[in-house]
Amino acid sequence: MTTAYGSGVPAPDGLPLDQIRISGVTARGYHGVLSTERATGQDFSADVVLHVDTRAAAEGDRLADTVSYAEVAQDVYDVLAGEPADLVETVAERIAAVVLARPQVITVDVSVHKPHAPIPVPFADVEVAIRRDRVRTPSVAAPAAPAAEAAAQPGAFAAEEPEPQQPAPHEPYAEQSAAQQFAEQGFGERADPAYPEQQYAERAPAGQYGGEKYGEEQFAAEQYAAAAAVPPAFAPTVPVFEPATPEPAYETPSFDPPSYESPSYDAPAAFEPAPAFETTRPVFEPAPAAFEAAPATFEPAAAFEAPQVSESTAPWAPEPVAPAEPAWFEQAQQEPVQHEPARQVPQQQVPEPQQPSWDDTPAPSWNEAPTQGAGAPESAAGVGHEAPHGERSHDRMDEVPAGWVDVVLALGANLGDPQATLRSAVTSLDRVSGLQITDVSPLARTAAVGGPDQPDYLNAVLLARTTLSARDLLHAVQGIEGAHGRVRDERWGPRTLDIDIIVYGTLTAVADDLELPHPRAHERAFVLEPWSQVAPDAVLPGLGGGPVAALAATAPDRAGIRWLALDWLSDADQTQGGATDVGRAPSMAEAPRPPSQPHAVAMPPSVAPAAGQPAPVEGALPQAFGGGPVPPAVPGSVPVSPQVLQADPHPQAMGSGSLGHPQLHTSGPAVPAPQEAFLMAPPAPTVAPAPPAPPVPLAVRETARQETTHEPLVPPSAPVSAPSFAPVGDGRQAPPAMPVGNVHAGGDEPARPVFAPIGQAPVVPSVAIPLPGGPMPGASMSGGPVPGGSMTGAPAAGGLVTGVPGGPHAAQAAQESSDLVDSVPSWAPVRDDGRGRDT
Ligand SMILES: Nc1ncnc2c1ncn2[C@@H]1O[C@H](COP(=O)(O)OP(=O)(O)OP(=O)(O)O)[C@@H](O)[C@H]1O
Ligand SMILES: Nc1nc2c(c(=O)[nH]1)N=C(CO)CN2
Repeated sequence: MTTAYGSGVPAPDGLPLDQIRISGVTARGYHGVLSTERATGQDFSADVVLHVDTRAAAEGDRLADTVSYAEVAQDVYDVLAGEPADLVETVAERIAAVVLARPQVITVDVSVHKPHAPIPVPFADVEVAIRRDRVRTPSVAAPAAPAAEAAAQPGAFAAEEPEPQQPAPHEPYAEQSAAQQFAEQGFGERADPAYPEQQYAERAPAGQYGGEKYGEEQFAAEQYAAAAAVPPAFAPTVPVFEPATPEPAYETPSFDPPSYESPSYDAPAAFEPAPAFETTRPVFEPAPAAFEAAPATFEPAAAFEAPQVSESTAPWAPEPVAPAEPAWFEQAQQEPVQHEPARQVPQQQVPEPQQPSWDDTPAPSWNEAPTQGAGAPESAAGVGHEAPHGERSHDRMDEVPAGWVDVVLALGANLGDPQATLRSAVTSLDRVSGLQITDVSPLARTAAVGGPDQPDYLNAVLLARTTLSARDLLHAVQGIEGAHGRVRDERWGPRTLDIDIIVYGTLTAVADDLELPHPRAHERAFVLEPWSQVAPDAVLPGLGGGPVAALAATAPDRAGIRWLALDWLSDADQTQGGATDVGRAPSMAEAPRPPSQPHAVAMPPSVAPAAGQPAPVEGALPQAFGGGPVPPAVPGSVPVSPQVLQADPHPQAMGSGSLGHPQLHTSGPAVPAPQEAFLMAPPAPTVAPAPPAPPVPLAVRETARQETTHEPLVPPSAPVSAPSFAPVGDGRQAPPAMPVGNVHAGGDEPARPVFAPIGQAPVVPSVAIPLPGGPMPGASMSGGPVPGGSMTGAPAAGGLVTGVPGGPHAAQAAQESSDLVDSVPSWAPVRDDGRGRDT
């Protein structure tokens, strides 16, 4: 038994995950190199340890919240008794694959025993023990066929196919298993004969699945049919796994110093020491959120557009629909490249998406499937290879859904004025007809991953919903990229704006121009971390998917997350005066911290406040975060996410490639490297757990879109407090500001949040924060009153403090509140009836 087997796997909080252990699953199998082994079979047994977090299941005492050991045991049995493999290693790998198909499983240990192995000396056992997780993924797909038939007919494999390596008609195992996975898991995905099967095989390394080895085996189509017919508990639920992360092939290009001007990111130094936060926030009853963690049976979360399989049309579409003209085209508008705060601009046609001008052969990625760029279809690499419009045949990407489809968009920028660009992009996206932004993540400053040496990025994730087809959505976002000066001249090169579609409903598909979910999202902390902040329970479907928070915690570039800013959409100081200094984003996490100091890291000297800068004031989380109160802070420290905590203690080494990590570029000396920051940090104070801080409803904004007027929750003249900081890590536990579930919840016709810039309409303070001593009158969330929150500096208990979620300068924010709302774009979801979502 290896040392790894059964040993603890740390969760993001540094403590070991829980374990579900199943041992001694035994079946007669036909694995082995010798023909006698194939002919007669022998007993194999397996032990598995599932590393999971069982708290939610225990709390609710619900099987659906955990992994069914019975189902896992059956799957293990099926692999043991199933398709013969030469190697015990292969059997173990398949078992790992089938177990990791369950998103709750963070890591799995598999031990396969072959006690009757043909060894001509006395021995007790042969055991192969492996550990696989979301980073070191299984290198094979689990077989899709159930073992029932094989088990019922001992020797069947040998009898039917004494030479298993003989070529046989290719049966796309991977396609089948992926399709079944989504079908059985409630993602609504089924094998779609209309869709090219190679879409899945494209991503398969040759000879691993979908190719020679599996294809040679006589796993006939009827066996798959039988598999599809068995109850979900016995049906393989196996995604097509990416091959194990190879050692990084990415070589650091030797570039001359970039000639572009790097955005300034060093403004953290301009702030008062960020207070530390009480980081232990209560774990709320998870609100329905987009791609909320699915139970073991993969029932679709309530927040999903319930996929209704239609045989005649796209299986993921809620209802059969006819192709329609892209609705977004009617309203999409070209934004100026240099970014004024969001304003109404004349409607223009979004320009045609730009074609990448670089070589179509994708550069080797540090974590890319080996076949990508090496004979695999180009789409697998996600590089733009769009066929000219008109040449492409209609496929699932063109299906227009009958209802709203939840989507997740990832934004990134590192040229020009990134923050202003991203804000402008939010405005532009929200103006796309058929696209509604429902929530906006905090803004993350991230080290560039891949590509040439380049400045840090600002990244954010938008939750939205759309009635556009996936391809129309792609064209819409590409148009907005182009309108913001996006030029594609180098893969993963610096850019003014990048907008990726991370997920589109439950659609899993690959086309020449679009792959969904985004093929690299699962390994990108710069996507996963902001996403998990705004949707703590989100689950990334598809290959390599899983709970977004967990993926973020293990993403190779996690150490490159430098800080998160909550109020980036509305911080006046960051939008006024032209060029934006994104470094002044007030919430920041600078350093990894040891697990023993999980809640705060002292601010390193390099981010000490500049003279004369007012201290940031705790306050409400901004709209993008739900407007919830920020826990009290401890002066002199900055919040750091658990992900950063979990970061490699030697983050600079991550770029070396020794661990298969991406290259992380750093830019500018103003922000210390994480390691330096950590070294400079004095001991973190002990922070008491914060009191329960349930969601606080957002007040209503009136927008140009909303003709309806209504009473604000609080008078505009009320004191304004500028929420500035929020714990990076704790934000994950904060309720999402606008869980997509809210959009869909509560009736046949869900409330339709609309984001629109303020400043185009009468001003209403956006956030009402109840102070200790009294719930906010008339406000409720989830049917109950909002308990008191806290706000440092709030003068009186029991009162209300209102705040435009603004910058770090509370006093200024109060003083300039009226200016703010005239000039600062800020978004708050409102319903169709013009009222706030929680009013
Ligand atoms: N899910 C997706 N979202 C956005 N573009 C996609 C997606 N899948 C495939 N593409 C294609 O990828 C092409 C290149 O996109 P882009 O220039 O944004 O790549 P990139 O951001 O440099 O790299 P990456 O794809 O790794 O994020 C686009 O032209 C588009 O056709
Ligand atoms: N930090 C960071 N790195 C990247 C990003 C990005 O948005 N952020 N986008 C890329 C291609 O989409 C490549 N690398």
